Amino acid sequence: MTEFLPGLEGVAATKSAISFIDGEKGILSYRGYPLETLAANSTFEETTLLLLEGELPTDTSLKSFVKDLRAHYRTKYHIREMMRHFPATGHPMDMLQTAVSSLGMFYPGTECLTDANSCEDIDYVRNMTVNIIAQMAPLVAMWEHMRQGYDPVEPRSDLSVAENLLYMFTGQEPDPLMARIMDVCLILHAEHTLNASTFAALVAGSTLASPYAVISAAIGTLSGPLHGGANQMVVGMLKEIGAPDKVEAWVDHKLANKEVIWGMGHREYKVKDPRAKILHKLVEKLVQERGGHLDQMFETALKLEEVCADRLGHKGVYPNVDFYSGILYSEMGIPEDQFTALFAVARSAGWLAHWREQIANNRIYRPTQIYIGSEQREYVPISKRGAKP
Ligand SMILES: CC(=O)SCCNC(=O)CCNC(=O)[C@H](O)C(C)(C)COP(=O)(O)OP(=O)(O)OC[C@H]1O[C@@H](n2cnc3c(N)ncnc32)[C@H](O)[C@@H]1OP(=O)(O)O
Ligand SMILES: O=C([O-])CC(=O)C(=O)O
Repeated sequence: MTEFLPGLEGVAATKSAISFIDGEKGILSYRGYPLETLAANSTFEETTLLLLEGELPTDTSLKSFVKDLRAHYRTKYHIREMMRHFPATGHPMDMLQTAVSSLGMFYPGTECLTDANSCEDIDYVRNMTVNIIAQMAPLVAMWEHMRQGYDPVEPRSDLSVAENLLYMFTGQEPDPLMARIMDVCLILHAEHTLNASTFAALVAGSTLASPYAVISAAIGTLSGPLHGGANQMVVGMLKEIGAPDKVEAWVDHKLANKEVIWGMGHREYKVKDPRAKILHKLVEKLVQERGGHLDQMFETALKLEEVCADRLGHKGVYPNVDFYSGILYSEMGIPEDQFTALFAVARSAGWLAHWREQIANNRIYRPTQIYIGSEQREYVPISKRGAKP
């Protein structure tokens, strides 16, 4: 008898050497390195190479990767022209999915993927990996200007991914503290085992579709509010609650109506997400830097965490990565609907690492189902079906 496990909970759908989670202890590591160590010492570029290649890079290979990424920051003229015609009200995640998918039209070469045994070595895989990771942040930043009717800011090849993202977003020289905070955010969001968007990427990748189709499938999947889209929902929720003294009644009302609290709970973690701990500290650092005055949103969030621990702690529901990332980005002055797009910029590294692992040892994903529909029945012509709908 085929067993059905809703949401595939506990089902191993792949073998992977990229990252590891212990959800009871709140541990996350990339390629064996604790996330806290990478957040304290690494850069997004170094962490990306670690995820892609499996080892911390040498100085020479990191420099060459950084140079390659920077050479690919500039977006194709035709993509920019296409973006000018997008509606200004369009969500940044829809923009990003469309732009990445359209980029694929400029880079043929997927036929080499049919030689599944050699695709880990081929130039196409490496070049497309660099191209996609390099393009993600500029696309997001360009859209911020274009949707307001301005020309985008040109990328700068003397800046890191995080610095260039802030530079293209604001048009100003990036502040070193903000740039480091953004870099840490990119590291924290870069990878997370077989989450929904990574699984979508693997399914698409397993058909030997182009990496642009793979990443576009992943971006669409990340956009949902039960996944990456939750960071935007968190800030809306905190605004709706309004103040710390409103939290208890608000939570009790939501739970009585069986509604979810955004940014809380995780399939893997039964304790506070280790990334939420780091992001929480980053918000505190930013608050301190600005004179120590807690704003209403952060105070409301702290109270919400406390009340949720009381009401939902017995179910293992604690803040996930989206809870404090939304608050941090908000404190950094980033528009709410761009939060999930920033998540996608970082996660492109993990998605592509998993894509490469998949195609190096590929078998198409094709699970089964348990049929619960009608037995075979006779077709009745429309004239004889009666009046019932
Ligand atoms: C980057 C990321 O994707 S992180 C996750 C971002 N998503 C969110 O923040 C949305 C809010 N959270 C959720 O909806 C869920 O916790 C998910 C989708 C993340 C995980 O879902 P699942 O693993 O299927 O957990 P499930 O829904 O079975 O929850 C287990 C129990 O905890 C409760 N629970 C879980 N999360 C929440 C929440 N955020 N608010 C209230 N109750 C919750 C469920 O109601 C359920 O209770 P029950 O056993 O009494 O029925
Ligand atoms: O792992 C998950 O289910 C969701 C995810 O991508 C993350 O938490 O970063």
